[in-house]
Amino acid sequence: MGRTLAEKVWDDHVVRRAEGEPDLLFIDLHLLHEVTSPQAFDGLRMNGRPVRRTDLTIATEDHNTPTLDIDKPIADPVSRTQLETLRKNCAEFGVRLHPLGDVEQGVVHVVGPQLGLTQPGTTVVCGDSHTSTHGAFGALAFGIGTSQVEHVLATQTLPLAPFRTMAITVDGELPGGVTAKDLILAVITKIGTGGGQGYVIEYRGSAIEKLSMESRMTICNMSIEAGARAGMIAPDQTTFDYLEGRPHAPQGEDWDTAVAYWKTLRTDDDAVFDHEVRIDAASLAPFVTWGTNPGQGAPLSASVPDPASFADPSDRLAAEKALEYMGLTAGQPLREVAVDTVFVGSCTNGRIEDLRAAASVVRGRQVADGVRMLVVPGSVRVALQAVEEGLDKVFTAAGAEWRHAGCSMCLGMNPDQLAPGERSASTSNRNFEGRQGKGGRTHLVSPQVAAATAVVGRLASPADLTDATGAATLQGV
Ligand SMILES: CC(C)[C@H](C(=O)O)[C@@H](O)C(=O)O
Ligand code: SF4
Repeated sequence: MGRTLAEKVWDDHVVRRAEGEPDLLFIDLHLLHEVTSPQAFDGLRMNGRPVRRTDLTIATEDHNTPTLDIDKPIADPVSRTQLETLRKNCAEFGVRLHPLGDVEQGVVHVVGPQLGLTQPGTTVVCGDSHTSTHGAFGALAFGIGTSQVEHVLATQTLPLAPFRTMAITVDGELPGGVTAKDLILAVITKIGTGGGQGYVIEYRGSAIEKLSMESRMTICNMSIEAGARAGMIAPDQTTFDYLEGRPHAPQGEDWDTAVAYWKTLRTDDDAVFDHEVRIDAASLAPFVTWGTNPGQGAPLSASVPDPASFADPSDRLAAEKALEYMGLTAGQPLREVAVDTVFVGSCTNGRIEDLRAAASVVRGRQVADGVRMLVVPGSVRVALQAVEEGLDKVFTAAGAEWRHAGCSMCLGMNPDQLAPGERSASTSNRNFEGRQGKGGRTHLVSPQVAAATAVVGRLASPADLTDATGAATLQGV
């Protein structure tokens, strides 16, 4: 019987298989950041073990880093300790680190791909749930816990429980103004935050094939929000074009050999998935979340749902609680929800394509009075590219704040936070209670919707904006 893409990558990495035991897999790339690595290094130290493959291990600073005044000492003692600990550990164990201030610094899931470290057919792990991002290249990429981080540091292998396979096939054309973020939010609303549990999801179909690498990363990034172990997209010419010439991509003859192998990384025609979901791209629209998990979403044109409309009692209860926390009432049109803050950034939507999209919406316009808009590139390289294109100027001219790269307001581990009761439209991936600061209320949106929301002051899409003549713009629905 044929094999799926995920099964092929898995099989190519098994270093030990024994009856009744999980397979032991070789890990090609281990990414580290300051939050989940300290105890793992402590474990190595206690056992007198080195890092087995420093050449396959790389660290960056992202979660605790400030996005302003990065040349000043870090004020928050917890963040300072986290960063100092990572620096000390990397120096002691010989691990390559891109610290704050380095040109390769940034959110770990932005840095790996842009360096060409993330490649098709590889196994990638990181002590971070959004490692699923790297699956966009046809890599099998998992988030792991700190004890597993220690295991990989020590052995470059990992015992892994078997997974089930799911295909999410998206065919057809995405309507104008509908992005990868809208697509994945719609998928999660459809299958639920537990819908992917135990599965490696492969996204396929004509609508997926047309997406850029940045958009594919947005989709795979949020697989974890559907509970999946990983998300993958088969590598194709778009993937190869993105990778060619990047610092760690194979070169010369090695490139040709690699591409020949990568081309075999497609699910066989006769392979069978354990579960299949089909979506018509043409049926999708700009999507926003109204609740406190990424599965509580709806089209922007809809209203806040009535909890009584949920058939499942636990969904009903979750909706009731979410509306209370979010300060929303059933039946309220989503377009009438006013925000205080707009955040464009994160490993979901902090790449150059995302910044271009947001800039194209705010160009020549002004952020609404009383709204704060933060634009935070996912990495220093993204920032440099954006500056080269003049995007930073577009944002600042519109009244937005242009910040230094990092996780920033994606989560409250650094100074960029919402105040209690404040509401944001955010291009990040989690809208959990307190995620962006204690009492903060988060609506997950695409970069285009974020930018239009900043201009209008209420949840909006570019189509809600008018140009100087009062005509609706052509930027999409
Ligand atoms: C801090 C880290 C462990 C966490 C994760 O695993 O994803 C963070 O990146 C997040 O997005 O919530
Ligand atoms: S940007 Fe957000 S989701 Fe991504 S690694 Fe940082 S905190 Fe996690």
